[in-house]
Amino acid sequence: MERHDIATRQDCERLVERFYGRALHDPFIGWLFVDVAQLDLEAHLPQIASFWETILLGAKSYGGGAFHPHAQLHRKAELKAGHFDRWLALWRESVDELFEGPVAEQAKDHAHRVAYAFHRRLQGLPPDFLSIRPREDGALPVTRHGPPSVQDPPA
Ligand code: HEM
Repeated sequence: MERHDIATRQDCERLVERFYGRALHDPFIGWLFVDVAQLDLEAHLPQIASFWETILLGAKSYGGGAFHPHAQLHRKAELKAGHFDRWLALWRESVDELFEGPVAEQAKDHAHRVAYAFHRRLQGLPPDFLSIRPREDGALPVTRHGPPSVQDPPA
């Protein structure tokens, strides 16, 4: 079948479906979606399609905040560079299988930028991030920042 460029929301939906068709069964990252995140695909697909429709086609269907669920996931199972590499490989394959053109190229470039930014941001989280849990009384554990006060004993 001849490939055309990504031009409609339906194209974004097809792309995302194709990607998840690969990702969920992938031996390297499938478990992150299925076992760790226990992804509700029906709820998730329209969100992801909206993300791409907004990025690639200038729609305003996605409200933002894409990083947050990845930080949640990272808390349960560390997202490493290799996981992002694999994600990107599957994404590139899915794009190339279905589409061809400048917007398809943009879809691959943008995914690289986002993957890099997510990964860097996850690395930048405090080192004890993985072990932070809400306290039993519901309050979050806090760390004091800033210079020591005059009452502090010398370190
Ligand atoms: C190792 C790599 C990645 C894994 C394992 C992963 C997995 C996930 C999971 C489990 C969710 C949460 C679904 C939910 O709870 O509803 C999610 C959401 C999402 N992901 Fe990823 N992801 C990865 C990389 C990326 C990259 C590189 C992009 C963008 C290029 C991306 C875009 C999104 C978007 C837009 C959402 C929806 C956020 C929302 O609900 O508003 N992900 N991802």
